[in-house]
Amino acid sequence: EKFEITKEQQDFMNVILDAYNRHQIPPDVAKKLLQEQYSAEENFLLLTEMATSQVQVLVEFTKNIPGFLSLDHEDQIALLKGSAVEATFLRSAQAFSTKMPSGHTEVLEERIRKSGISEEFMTPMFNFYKSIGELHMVQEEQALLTAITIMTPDRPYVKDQQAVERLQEPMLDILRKLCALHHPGEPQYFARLLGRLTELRTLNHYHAEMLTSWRMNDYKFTPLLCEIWDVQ
Ligand SMILES: CC(C)c1onc(-c2c(Cl)cccc2Cl)c1COc1ccc(-c2ccc3[nH]c(C(=O)O)cc3c2)cc1
Repeated sequence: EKFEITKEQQDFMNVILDAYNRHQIPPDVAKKLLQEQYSAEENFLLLTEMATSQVQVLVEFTKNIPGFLSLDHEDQIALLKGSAVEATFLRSAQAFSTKMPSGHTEVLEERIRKSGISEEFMTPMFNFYKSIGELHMVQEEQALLTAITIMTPDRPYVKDQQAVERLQEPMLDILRKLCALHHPGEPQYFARLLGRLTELRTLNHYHAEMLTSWRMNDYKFTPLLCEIWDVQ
């Protein structure tokens, strides 16, 4: 059956979902969003802490994607570096639209709007957050979409793209079936999800510009962010 999820696909899905739920930004870090001051510097520091924590979460989640640790080690790094910003947009978008206690959503938006990011990047960023929110993804879809984003074969410097394709394709097949299962009235839902992945790629470009403008204003990042984003 085209849409029936097999036993092994269900087992695979449980591994991804379990990893996704186990690796989250620690509540004490997320809680800081509510506590600290509101200056641009304080907001930037807080968001830097969130991004650093998010990258650590991303690395742990990625290590749990079946097959990832069997890839060439340099390709593992290339996939993490190539997907870090997109995976963080997805994760922070999902936090905006679903999980966060309502107070956090406004606070996170407020801090992002006042952290030295220029106006021109706000529109595409918050349009993306809105478009993810409107999809009302279930947890399995969120976890799988994040894993699919990480396992994108055509990232810069990936040597064995076929090996990555072989890991991404089965996840796309499960996602297609999940969309039919959870959104029966919307035959185009799977296509809409894939459209978000295309929108994510454009955000990489805006993010690179954001980094440049922060650096020009002498904002500092953590060593982990410098390494994964190739800055300084
Ligand atoms: C270095 C900092 C300033 C930075 O640079 N770019 C971005 C940046 C930006 Cl704004 C936008 C998108 C991507 C990046 Cl990568 C950021 C800030 O990045 C993050 C902002 C928020 C979150 C995040 C993720 C999950 C969450 N859950 C909860 C919760 O309360 O449950 C709060 C929360 C926050 C993670 C990274």
